[in-house]
Amino acid sequence: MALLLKNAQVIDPQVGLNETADILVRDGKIVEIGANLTMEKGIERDLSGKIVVPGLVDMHVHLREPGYELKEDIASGTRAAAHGGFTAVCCMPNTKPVVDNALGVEYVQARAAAVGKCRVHVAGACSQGLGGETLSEMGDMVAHGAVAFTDDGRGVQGAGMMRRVMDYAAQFDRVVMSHCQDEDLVGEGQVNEGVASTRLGILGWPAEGEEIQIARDIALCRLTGCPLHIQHLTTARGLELVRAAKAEGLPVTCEVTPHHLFLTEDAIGDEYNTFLKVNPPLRTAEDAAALIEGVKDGTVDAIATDHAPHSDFEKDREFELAPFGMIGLETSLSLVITNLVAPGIISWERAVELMSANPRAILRVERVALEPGSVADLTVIDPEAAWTVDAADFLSKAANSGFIGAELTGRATDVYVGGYATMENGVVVE
Ligand SMILES: NC(=O)N[C@@H](CC(=O)O)C(=O)O
Ligand SMILES: [Zn+2]
Ligand SMILES: [Zn+2]
Repeated sequence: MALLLKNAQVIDPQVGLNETADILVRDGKIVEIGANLTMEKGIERDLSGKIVVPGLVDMHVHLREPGYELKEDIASGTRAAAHGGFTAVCCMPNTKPVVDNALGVEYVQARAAAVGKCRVHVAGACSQGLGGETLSEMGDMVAHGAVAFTDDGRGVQGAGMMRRVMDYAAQFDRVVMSHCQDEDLVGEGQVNEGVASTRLGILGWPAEGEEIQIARDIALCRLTGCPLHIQHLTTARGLELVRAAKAEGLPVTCEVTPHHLFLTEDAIGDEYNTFLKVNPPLRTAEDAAALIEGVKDGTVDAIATDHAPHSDFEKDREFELAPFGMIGLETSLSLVITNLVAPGIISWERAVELMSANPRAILRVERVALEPGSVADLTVIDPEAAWTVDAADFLSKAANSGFIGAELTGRATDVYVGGYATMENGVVVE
């Protein structure tokens, strides 16, 4: 099958491309990019006014299947991903049961192949049951396709345990992705310790509870040589630690979420909106400003959503009792365009690095670029589309977004995975 995408602005910093051109796709691969391309027969689309980039990847997503299908499942979560412009996600192992062996990896892959609307890369747990005590079956999971390891939802508490995890993962050239949280220090903390915890009268979750593990894991990266990726980094000092590690030449990368970039602890007004209860918590305006600097200067490698769906009845309770987490797949790209690209804080090229090229490199999955021979995973963006975030439009089963009512500009309109449309004109293809 042939597909000809005409007259789009094609942007890909991996190949130094930013121009108006046509893209010819055949049998799932890009065969040619250039001016005035033609084909004998196939599907032709005029994309004048649109931007085409290598398919977006969200490297931190909770699809909740198996076990928590009430919150989300692989069908609904990958539809939300396609709706948000993503061609691939990496899903976290904190399911029920935890994905800590080959069977779990195979299950998620099989469901994704059967009902998924995007590629699903599976992250396996570091420890059995996320217990932090016994190594998971990491080697077996690698043999069955796990791309990375994390105990996301919890920090690995013991430094010796984390060292063994990293020693082991290094043998397979897999990255260890770290949710940094010292449980003894953080305790029952609910919101950032400081103004928010004082004003709301809620237990604080101090920045140091995150920074201690960032510092520890960087030290263990130095010790083991294992690639380390800091998940959902939220503090200015944490970012400084990553900046220093990179300057030293250590294989350390990090991601930030749209909610930690564009919301602060002040957003939790007097309504105790539980949609804003996330782990790690929303931090200060100074932290958010530092993260944006990191996005600009390259210290931040990826923007990932930590899409963490929860049902309304779970979030509709006292702040202390509500679960941590916010969805993000369907607002991430638009938030980045509206808050970073449109005001000129970052270029489109930088956005492509953060949301497409770098996540693939960190996860060690096949490169996708706007060049002949590359698999045709493509995201088409209307940079002018204006819309208001409305929970009724979400394809996720959950509505726990901190951005409901936000007025955004720029949105994915079409998505192709291996040359096949998963979204066309804003509608996810069934
Ligand atoms: N981020 C969250 O607030 N929640 C995540 C767990 C996690 O990413 O640590 C979840 O699984 O709900
Ligand atoms: Zn986490
Ligand atoms: Zn997470």
